[in-house]
Amino acid sequence: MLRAHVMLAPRAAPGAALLPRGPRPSPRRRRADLVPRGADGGERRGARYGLADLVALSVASTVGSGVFSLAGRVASQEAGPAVVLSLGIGAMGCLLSATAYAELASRVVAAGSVYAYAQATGLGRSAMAVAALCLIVEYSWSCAAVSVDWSGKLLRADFGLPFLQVLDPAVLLVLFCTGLLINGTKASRLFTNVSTVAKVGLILFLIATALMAFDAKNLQPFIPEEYGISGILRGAIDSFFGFLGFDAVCALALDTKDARRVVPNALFLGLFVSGGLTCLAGFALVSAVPASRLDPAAGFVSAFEILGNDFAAAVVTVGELLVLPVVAFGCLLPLGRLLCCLAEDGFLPAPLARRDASDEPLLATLLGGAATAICAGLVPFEDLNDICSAAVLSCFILASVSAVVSRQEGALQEQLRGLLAVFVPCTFFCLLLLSPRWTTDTALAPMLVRQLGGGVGGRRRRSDQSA
Ligand SMILES: NC(=[NH2+])NCCC[C@H](N)C(=O)O
Repeated sequence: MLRAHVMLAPRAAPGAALLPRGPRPSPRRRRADLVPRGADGGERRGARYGLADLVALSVASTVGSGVFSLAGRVASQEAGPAVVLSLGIGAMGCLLSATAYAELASRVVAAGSVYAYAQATGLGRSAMAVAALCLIVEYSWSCAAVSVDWSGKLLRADFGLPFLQVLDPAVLLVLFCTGLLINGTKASRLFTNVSTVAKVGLILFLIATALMAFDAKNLQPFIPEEYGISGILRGAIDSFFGFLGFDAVCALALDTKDARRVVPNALFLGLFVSGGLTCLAGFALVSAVPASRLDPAAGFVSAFEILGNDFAAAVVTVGELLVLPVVAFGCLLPLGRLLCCLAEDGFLPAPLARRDASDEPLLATLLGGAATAICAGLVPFEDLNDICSAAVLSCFILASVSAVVSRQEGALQEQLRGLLAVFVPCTFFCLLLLSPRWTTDTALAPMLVRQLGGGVGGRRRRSDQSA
């Protein structure tokens, strides 16, 4: 049985006017909180996360391939020095979605992110199910994608570790993250904060080193003729993935002190830090060497090799391997909380709602970690990446729809809810069925079967693909 997890806004009287009569409500008026039922609308006892922790988590789960892979690839293949504009547009797109998340996070204190927002605004069970599915895919598959990417880099660095011939590093990384989560908030918070500081330090190092080789000639022409505006826009689409992950903080609302104020602030602050660092890194990269000479697969490493700075190239190679695991961790952290929330609402078996003595969703975390490890071990990088991006976009759209619905009142809100309750799931399933992924030979089910038979050979091929 579905148990309502949040209190829904009051329903309008039947036959009420489409728009409320009388003076229009002031847009500046503070909107009512949507209160989770049974949790008196606030955080849990012993809420442990503060603004600094959430900003660290946001930066931890967002900054990654945008700096280390995408900036170089977009600069060398799509936009030249105008990669800065591509990155800026990608960041702007995420910032717009972040406003919807922030508005909802200031009214709903729940662990389910978009799922809880769809529920609180009364979009109905089908829209909630779509939101839950997209979030599970987003968290789990993006963790798997980041782990597979990291594993490819580790295998290429070839440290001569014999056990990596037998055990898939991507699976090991997911299991490591799951272990950390099971260990409790203290270990997770320490790992996130230390890794974030190290990551920011590494990025500042590579920005400073690249800027020391600044040459204005490298920025001319700023928009190469062969790429033009369309290249910049293509680059913006590609760099979008580099800014995803900022919404992880929404899943920690119940664990946060003064969540209605802190979570929205963390969303914006985290995105400003991540977006600022990524755009600055893109600028430093193309101002240090001509974009056309960059190796699309090796970004900063190739730039430092061209400059003859082998020390900086080695620091980036090793540093990247050390700081990327926290991106995978940041994707996995919200998954257990979401599964637990779904179990509380009756969408998943009740035992998954159980929490341990320190209030952590132990079983849900274990299940999420195990399923993600299987994905990381079996599914090719391209499939993970594409499906994950589609899921994230669906979540962004749902967050925006929820924000718009939550602003309406009375009969108009009712009508919008009714319309969207049908429209959202229908559109989602039409898109899913029409997706070429299900109709070509790369369809998911046969591909999983192929991979199951592929063994270690398949793993090696995947690592090469992620290069
Ligand atoms: N929740 C997510 N979609 N996480 C994916 C984060 C990926 C991260 N922005 C990176 O560039 O590596």
